[in-house]
Amino acid sequence: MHEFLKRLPKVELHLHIEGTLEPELLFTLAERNGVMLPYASIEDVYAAYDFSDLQSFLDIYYQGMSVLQKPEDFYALAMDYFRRASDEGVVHVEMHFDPQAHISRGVGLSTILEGLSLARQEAESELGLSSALIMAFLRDRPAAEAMQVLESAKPYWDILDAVGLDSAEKGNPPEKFSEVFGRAKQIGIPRVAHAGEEGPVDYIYQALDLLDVCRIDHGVQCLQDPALVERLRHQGTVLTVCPLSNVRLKVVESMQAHPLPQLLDAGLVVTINSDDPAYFGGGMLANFMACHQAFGWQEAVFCKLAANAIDNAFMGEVRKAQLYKQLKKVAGY
Ligand SMILES: Nc1ncnc2[nH]cnc12
Ligand SMILES: [Zn+2]
Repeated sequence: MHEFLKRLPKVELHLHIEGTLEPELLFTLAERNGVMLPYASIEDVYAAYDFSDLQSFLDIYYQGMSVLQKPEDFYALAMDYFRRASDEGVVHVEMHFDPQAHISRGVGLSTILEGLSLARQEAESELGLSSALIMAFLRDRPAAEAMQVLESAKPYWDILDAVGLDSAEKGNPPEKFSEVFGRAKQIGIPRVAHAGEEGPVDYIYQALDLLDVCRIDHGVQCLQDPALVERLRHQGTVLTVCPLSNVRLKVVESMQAHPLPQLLDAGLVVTINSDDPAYFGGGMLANFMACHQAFGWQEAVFCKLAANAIDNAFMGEVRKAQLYKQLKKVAGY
């Protein structure tokens, strides 16, 4: 199964590029930029990655970003990830980035996007890996700040495939960002949002009704509300589920206890994603393998999941057709 899952053309719809920062690169960039880290060794870093919930992860995740200062740092971050992803059969990546986490440290949008854009171009030409860009707003920061970031991103609006909403969910409902997402819609930028990761089902309703999102990131809590499940099924709203993330952040007790089989049985459009692979024990292949081991899923299920991701990607029709061709070859139909 490992061989098959590696060959399967995998499309990743839910990835935070800052969450791909592996400890080795963290140390390299810290030294290059003269940043003091609270870790003496790589073992120390992994020991710190013992999370009790989303917030305990976010504290460490934002601290790690302090080493990202110049365009070449963002380039190295993304290029390192694209190489690893390509090696495990990922063909397209839709990456969130968190501008506010950088702007607040004096690192501007132009610095971030110069590095990320160069890496995206190189990934396309050297690895045949396509990508999309999702500018995420930090929901635990004021909505006015998010609006400012959106307006200041005007020179880059045409390279943004979507805006997103992430960071600490509880106590930060989507409705707080109604105006910001309304403005994004007016500009013509598609919208996605994290909802129902740790937070209540009401946040999923709000993301749909008030933010008019086309995808729900995570959304695993929807099963608590049969009417919501029926709505998501009827609308065909995709959920970008991140199983290893959910285990590591204690959203679920174990892979065996993960509700993915119920989500599929309910007829929902599910995709498998890695969220923050450097922090949660692996990328797309590790997440797919963990599902095989926990649920006994066989090839046909994984082909369906891969197809769901292609169908719901911010990707042109020509690229979609290319990836479907690859998928059919691997699936043998
Ligand atoms: N799993 C997650 N949930 C919310 N915000 C995030 N930012 C990075 N990873 C996240
Ligand atoms: Zn996420």
